[in-house]
Amino acid sequence: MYVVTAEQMRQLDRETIEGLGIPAIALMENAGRAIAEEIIALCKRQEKVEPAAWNGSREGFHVSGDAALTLGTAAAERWLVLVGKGNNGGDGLVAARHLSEAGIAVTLVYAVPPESLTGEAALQRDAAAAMGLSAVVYGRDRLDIAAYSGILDALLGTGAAGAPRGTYAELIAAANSSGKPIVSADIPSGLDADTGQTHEPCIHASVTVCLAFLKRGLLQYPGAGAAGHIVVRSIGIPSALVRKQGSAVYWLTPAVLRDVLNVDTSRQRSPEGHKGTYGHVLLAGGTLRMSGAGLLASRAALRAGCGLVTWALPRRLLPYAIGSVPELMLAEVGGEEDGSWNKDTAVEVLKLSAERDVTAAGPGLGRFAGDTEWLRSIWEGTDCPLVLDADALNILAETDYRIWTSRRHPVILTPHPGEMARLAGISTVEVQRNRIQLALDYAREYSVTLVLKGAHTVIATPEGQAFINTTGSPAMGTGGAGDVLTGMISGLLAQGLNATQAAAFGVYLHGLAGERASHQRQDPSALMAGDIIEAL
Ligand SMILES: NC(=O)C1=CN([C@@H]2O[C@H](COP(=O)(O)OP(=O)(O)OC[C@H]3O[C@@H](n4cnc5c(N)ncnc54)[C@H](O)[C@@H]3O)[C@@H](O)[C@H]2O)[C@@H](O)CC1
Ligand SMILES: [K+]
Repeated sequence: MYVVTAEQMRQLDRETIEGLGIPAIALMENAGRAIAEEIIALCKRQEKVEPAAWNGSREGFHVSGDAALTLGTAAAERWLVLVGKGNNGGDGLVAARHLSEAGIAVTLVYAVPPESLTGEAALQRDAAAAMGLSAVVYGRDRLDIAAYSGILDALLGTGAAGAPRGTYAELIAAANSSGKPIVSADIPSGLDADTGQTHEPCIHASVTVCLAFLKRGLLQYPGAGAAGHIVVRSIGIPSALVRKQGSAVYWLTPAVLRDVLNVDTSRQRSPEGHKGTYGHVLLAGGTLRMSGAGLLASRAALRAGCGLVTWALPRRLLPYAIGSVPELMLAEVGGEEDGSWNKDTAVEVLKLSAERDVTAAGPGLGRFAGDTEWLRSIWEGTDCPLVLDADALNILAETDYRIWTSRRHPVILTPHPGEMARLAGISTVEVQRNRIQLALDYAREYSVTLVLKGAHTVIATPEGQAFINTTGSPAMGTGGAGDVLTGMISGLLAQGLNATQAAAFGVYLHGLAGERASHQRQDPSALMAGDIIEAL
């Protein structure tokens, strides 16, 4: 599913209206109807049981009505529709008409004097007035929010600029403190449609009826938390226009994995396959104190389905690792007496890598004298895809690796927000301010496939595509979960997936496994990274 910015949405509106000749009012009608249908669906869910409606059917003669716009218990519902000055308000006015038609008592609350509405919104204002819908102007007329059962927020949409001002801010605050269910038209008012930052105040919706295409701000926190349940409804803008626009940000779903990324999500294995068919991962990582990171990544690679995994580790570590995972192959690479790595080990890693399909480095690697040279040799000397995580990212952050010899095979970086901050030379708060754009910019500038971890991980490609993953659970914020992801992505690469496929599918499956493990544990706080591997 496509994810767009407010500016892209404006262009799409324009192309539909001017290019295809579909009148703006028709799009607004579709939008308002979709919103009304979702409000009625919400009322039905809250009622739980819908009394069987008499549908006028007799034997041999059937007539069915507009079920999505009818509500058996409409008389019990009273909805406030908060109307802003722009087209978002226009959408709300259309929805109000449909709700009223369904028998729901509706009151319009204009945030600004209704005379100030223009264009299609003004037409809708007049239609609502002609239908006799009751209306008040906020600040001028009396309003008792407590007397209503729900609120439609049609104050601000993609045309909003900055924090809600004046009566908009007052209405948002009043709606939030009312405790009533709020349905937002397109985006919660007060949300930045692109970055997902929430202004003060911002609507906290139960449901957001997003129009036409997902907006970036709805997938990025904290906006993703303010939107409630998101329903994307088509309003007649063809998706071919998005493709033509060259927009390439997707919400990562099984359909996107299959149809956009051509991933075989069934993961069928050939009846004739053997361990050699599924590739061989080399993992370089682990020190005496952080041996677990190497172990978790290696095990996860195996569980992701690759044929063989060799864990390259400092000699001092070897006796402790033997037997810990019998399925693993171990390769000692010298190193220091205290079990840490040193720069000479690069030669051995390169030698091992020549025989493997993928090299992953970083989990539990630690820092050591000459580590930049070490990583540069691996970057320039490995002739297979490279996955870099943890300390390998910290090494990269301290050097301009764009001057390193370019590689024939892709590099995947998997930073968490702190590592991303170091890579990009900004604060973690800045990283989280617009994760999608930052990931897109970084991946393009540094020619890497970037996996920016955290709630709703972003996968960005050097070609300018991005995929936003929403599988996963807060329980996954636990030590080692990142090492598991590194292993999974490496394991998928070894099986022949390309960098984008492996990163996207790896992140998606990692999240699913985390959800499953968290359910199995009952108490999500108890989740450990190893549980994610076992849930694969
Ligand atoms: N044909 C179209 O253009 C369509 C537009 N649609 C709807 O229209 C919305 C976008 O409409 P608009 O571009 O008119 O913009 P909005 O309706 O989002 O709001 C813009 C108006 O709000 C006021 N405003 C902006 N920022 C404010 C702030 N911080 N505090 C107080 N007031 C502020 C300004 O008066 C401005 O005119 C979408 O989100 C969607 O709901 C949909 O109906 C689809 C079709
Ligand atoms: K809104």
